[in-house]
Amino acid sequence: MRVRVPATSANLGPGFDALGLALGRHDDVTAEVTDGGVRVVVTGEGAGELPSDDRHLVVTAMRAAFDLLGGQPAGLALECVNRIPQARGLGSSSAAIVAGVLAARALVPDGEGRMDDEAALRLAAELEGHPDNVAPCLLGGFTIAWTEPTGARAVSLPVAPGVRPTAFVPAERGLTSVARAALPATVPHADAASNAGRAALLVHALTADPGLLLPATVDRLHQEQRAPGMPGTAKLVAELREAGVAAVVSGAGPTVLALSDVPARFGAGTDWRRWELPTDVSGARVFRGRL
Ligand SMILES: Nc1ncnc2c1ncn2[C@@H]1O[C@H](COP(=O)(O)OP(=O)(O)OP(=O)(O)O)[C@@H](O)[C@H]1O
Ligand SMILES: N[C@@H](CCO)C(=O)O
Repeated sequence: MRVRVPATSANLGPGFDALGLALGRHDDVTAEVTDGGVRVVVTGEGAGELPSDDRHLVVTAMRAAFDLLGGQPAGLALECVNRIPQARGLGSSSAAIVAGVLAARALVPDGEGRMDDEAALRLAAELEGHPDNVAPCLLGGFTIAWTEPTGARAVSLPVAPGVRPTAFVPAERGLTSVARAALPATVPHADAASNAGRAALLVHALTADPGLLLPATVDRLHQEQRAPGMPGTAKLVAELREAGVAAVVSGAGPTVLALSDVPARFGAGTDWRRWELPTDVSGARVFRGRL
């Protein structure tokens, strides 16, 4: 069987740990149960760098799902075709986790009966530590995620036609764990209030009125606090916004995401990869067959 999972951009400015968008760039994972051992073949992004054994994140997620689904198989063989760059803020770890959870579920008899989509989201969010990438990865579209005592929940909303995501992906990496450690434990009330208003406005801008995207993407909770760790990202976000483009740090960075049209001069002559990416409306998909 094969799972296709989209890249995602979390936060979208003011929606820290809550809002996310699925993007039209995908990883493919083909998985089979074998008689023994674990074998992972990676091509594309991360080839030659990612582990090829039980330490591989897709395998870790599969193991966690198999535990909930009734037990571990004798062995596993995976082929990962990666197009989502890792540690850039495009949801690579969530894509790996969602692929693993859905692959395990598809390899078990009556997997969907034993783990419904809501349970898959709860498990994926628990493994990732926050729900704002796994939600759009699973559901597609623009998602609002939140966490209840029982675990993560999410809704997906359709994106208005005038929203045109462009990602600017730098060569250097940035780990989410490092970016999270840069945040203060508490925030001023005025900053929290500002983000609450902008996040609410962003739901309206993304689904109904993209003309409001620039004011709707103002953040005061994480982007400035993380800027010293990614100065090139902070500079590009500032320049794009100065030019009237609704630009934000994608996830924990260092990728920059623009949500409105970008003048051609941005990214030209630099080593940033500039990708115009449609919104992914389907979310993760499972195919009964190989690539
Ligand atoms: N496709 C993959 N296969 C195996 N491991 C992966 C894969 N993608 C990511 N990882 C693991 O996750 C790490 C990156 O996770 P991290 O959360 O820091 O970045 P990200 O998910 O790309 O960014 P963000 O969460 O900000 O969108 C990689 O260094 C690697 O260990
Ligand atoms: N909300 C998360 C997204 C990255 O995984 C963060 O900014 O830390």
